[in-house]
Amino acid sequence: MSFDALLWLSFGGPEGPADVRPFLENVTRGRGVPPERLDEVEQHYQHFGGVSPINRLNREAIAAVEAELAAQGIKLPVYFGNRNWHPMVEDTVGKMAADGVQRALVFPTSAYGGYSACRQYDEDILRARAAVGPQSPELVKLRQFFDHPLFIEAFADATRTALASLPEGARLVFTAHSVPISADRAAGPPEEGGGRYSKQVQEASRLVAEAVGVTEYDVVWQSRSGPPQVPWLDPDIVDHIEDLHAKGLQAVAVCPIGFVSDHLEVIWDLDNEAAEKAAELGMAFARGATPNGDPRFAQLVVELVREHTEGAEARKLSDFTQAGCTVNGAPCAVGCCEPAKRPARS
Ligand SMILES: CC1=C(CCC(=O)O)c2cc3nc(cc4[nH]c(cc5[nH]c(cc1n2)c(C)c5CCC(=O)O)c(CCC(=O)O)c4C)C(CCC(=O)O)=C3C
Ligand SMILES: [Fe+2]
Repeated sequence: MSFDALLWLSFGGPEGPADVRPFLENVTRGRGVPPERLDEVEQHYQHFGGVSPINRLNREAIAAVEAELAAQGIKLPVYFGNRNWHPMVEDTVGKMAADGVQRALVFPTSAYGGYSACRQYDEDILRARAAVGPQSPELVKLRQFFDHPLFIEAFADATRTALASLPEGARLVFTAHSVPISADRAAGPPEEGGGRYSKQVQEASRLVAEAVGVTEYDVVWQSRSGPPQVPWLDPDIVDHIEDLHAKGLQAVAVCPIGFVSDHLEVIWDLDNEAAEKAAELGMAFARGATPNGDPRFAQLVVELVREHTEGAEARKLSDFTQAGCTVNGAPCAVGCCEPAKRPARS
């Protein structure tokens, strides 16, 4: 099939102190996140001058993908749009329509399934197309890539580097963004009792551990939000570091398997909070790099593109069914990556 553009679809982040609150309001509208949590997260952003690194990292990744496309002789202009901050995806899709784009591939900056990691990007596509109207290009979202060999190899190298910087006997700990347990359950597939997101995180972690030759490791969660009475995936990374210390471990290597770039949850929750906890306990700590800066990340994106433009083989290392690829924001399947049913709020 022929496509005339690639849309890079991401989360978005503030680019100055005055952006932080309106950005957070965009993220949490209608999601029942308590104001105390928002105040706390606002402080994390203000700690970095109100600037999230995410937009810069996305622009760098796009430049690398443009170079890789050119190197492989593929003519495909790349557009950039976000869910929660400028450039907003509605505006970007409007610009694509004005430029005459009729059919585009969409790369979402998340490797996993689940509501927050997959379906919400479909909702972004739906919203943007509705805002632009009949002139909107057809938008074909690329598949989930948590088990792609290039993704796994980039993390494996980063993990080797982190482990090599630590004394012998360091514990390897994988971490991903927590989600409500109800959301993970609703992530399908229904016939397998749900858990698509957490199972994929487990599988990607297993593949990376296998690649680096580590047999004992943990998979934990971070950055939980929402009201305290709602259960989220746990244990939390900071609590887990305390547990490891109590068990006598003296060093920890953290692989941020749930994230493609060093955005705020990585530089705050890991490089500040988790690292500080380890320091306080006298443990050595190293956080592995995310794939965004690795040349294999751009190669991965171009390979996913070629699956569509040339019918290239869809390389994957797990037995999980391939999912996430949909047209015009349609869900992958019934019962796939559904939002959790939210309890009525008072
Ligand atoms: C699974 C997942 C990913 C990974 C998949 C993917 O990458 O898409 C992810 C990524 C990200 N999350 C981000 C930021 C935020 N997430 C929040 C809140 C939430 N995240 C959730 C889940 C996820 N989030 C959930 C279930 C909530 C509760 C509210 C709700 O039900 O939706 C909040 C509100 C404040 C708070 O409570 O934390 C913020 C500010 C940023 C940008 C960081 C930057 O600026 O650099 C990125 C990349
Ligand atoms: Fe988030």
